Amino acid sequence: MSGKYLVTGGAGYVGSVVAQHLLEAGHEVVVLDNLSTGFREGVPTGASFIEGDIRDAAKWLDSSFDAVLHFAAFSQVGESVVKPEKYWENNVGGTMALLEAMRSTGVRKLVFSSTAATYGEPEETPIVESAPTSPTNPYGASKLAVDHMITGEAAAHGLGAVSLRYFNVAGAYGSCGERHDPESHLIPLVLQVAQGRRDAISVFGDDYPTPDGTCIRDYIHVADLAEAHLLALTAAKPGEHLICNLGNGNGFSVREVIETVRQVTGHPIPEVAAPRRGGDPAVLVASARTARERLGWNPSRADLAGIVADAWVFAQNVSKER
Ligand SMILES: NC(=O)c1ccc[n+]([C@@H]2O[C@H](COP(=O)([O-])OP(=O)(O)OC[C@H]3O[C@@H](n4cnc5c(N)ncnc54)[C@H](O)[C@@H]3O)[C@@H](O)[C@H]2O)c1
Ligand SMILES: O=c1ccn([C@@H]2O[C@H](COP(=O)(O)OP(=O)(O)O[C@H]3O[C@H](CO)[C@H](O)[C@H](O)[C@H]3O)[C@@H](O)[C@H]2O)c(=O)[nH]1
Repeated sequence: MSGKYLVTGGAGYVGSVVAQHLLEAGHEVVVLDNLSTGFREGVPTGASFIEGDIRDAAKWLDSSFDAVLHFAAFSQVGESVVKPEKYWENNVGGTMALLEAMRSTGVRKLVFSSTAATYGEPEETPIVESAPTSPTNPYGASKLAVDHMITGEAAAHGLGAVSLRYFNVAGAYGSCGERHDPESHLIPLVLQVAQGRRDAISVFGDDYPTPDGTCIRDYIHVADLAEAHLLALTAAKPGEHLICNLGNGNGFSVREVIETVRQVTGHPIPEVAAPRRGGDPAVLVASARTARERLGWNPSRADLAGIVADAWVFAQNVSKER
C-alpha cells in the first residue's frame, strides 16, 4: 500500500537516497530541508520540496502523513567537538520541535537516523544495541539524547519509532550520492585525491591499538541502508521504540580503505600522517542481528571495492557537472 511520507533532510546524502527508494516503491514523498548542508538539486525528481527548518515542522505537517523519516541534523564529529552548542541546538532542539509537531497532528510513526557514535569507545566488538552508550563526542551525545527523547515519546504518547544506528555510510545510488561541502568523510576525500582535486589524504592517527595503527570502521552501502528504512516503516509498532544497528559486521582500517581506492580507481593516492582527530574511537564494527531479525534486513552490497566503485562513479559525474 502506498503512503505519504515527510523526509526531513531529504536534500542531503542519505535522505535523498531514501527518498528515491520511497518514490521507486510508489510512495508520495515531501522533503523538508533548510539546505544548510544539502543541495536543492539533490532532492529526487518526483518528490515535493519545502525549503524550511524542522523547528517549523508544525507549519507543514498534517494528519495526511503516514510517517516521518528524520535525517535532518548536523553530523560532523570533529566540528561537534569544537562547536557542541550547534549540535545540541539543531539535533536535539530541532527534533524536539519535530516530535511536538508530530504529536499535535497525530502523525504517529517515525524512523530516525541515529548513529554508531552513540556508543563511544566500545567495550566489545561487534557492537550490539544493548552495549553501553558513552559517546566520545557531542555529535554522538546529541543523537543519544534524541534516542532517549523518542523512547519517552513512544512510552508516553504511543509513537511507533525505529532508530537506525548507522555505522559508516558510503557509496552512491544513481544520481544520489555524498557531496558534503566541506567534505569530512574518508571515502569521498580519498576519491578527491584520485581525481587530482587534493594532493594527498591525511591519515588521522597511526598509533591506535589496531593491526596497522589506523582506525577501523564498518562501511555500509547507502542503498542497503535505504532498504532498511522502508522495512522499518513496516516494523514500527505503536508504543514501541526499536533500535537497530546497521552495518556489515566487517571492519576496514583507514589504510585498507585507501588501498581499496587505489585498486578501484587505478590512481596512486599519496598519504600523509596527521595527528588523531578528536573524538574518534579506534574500532567501530556493528552487529546488525537485530535489524536482520526484526526488520528482515538482508544487505547485499557488503564488498568494500563495490561500495568504493559506486562512490567513484558518482564523484566523477558530479565533477563533470561543476
Ligand atoms: N553519513 C553518515 O556516515 C552517517 C552516519 C551515521 C548517521 N548519520 C545521520 O544520517 C543523517 C543524514 O546524514 P547525511 O550524511 O545525509 O548528512 P547531510 O548533511 O548530507 O544531510 C543532512 C540534511 O539535513 C538538512 N538539515 C540540517 N539541519 C536541518 C534543519 N534544522 N531543518 C531542515 N533541514 C536540516 C541539511 O541541509 C542536509 O540536507 C544525519 O542525521 C546523520 O547524523 C549519517
Ligand atoms: O581525511 C580523513 C578523514 C577521515 N579519516 C579517518 O577515517 C575514519 C572514518 O572517518 P569519517 O569521517 O569518514 O567517518 P566517522 O567514522 O568519523 O563518522 C561516521 O560515523 C560516525 C559513527 O561513528 C557518525 O555516525 C558520523 O555521522 C559518520 O560520519 C576515521 O577514523 C577518521 O579519523 C582520516 O584518517 N582522514
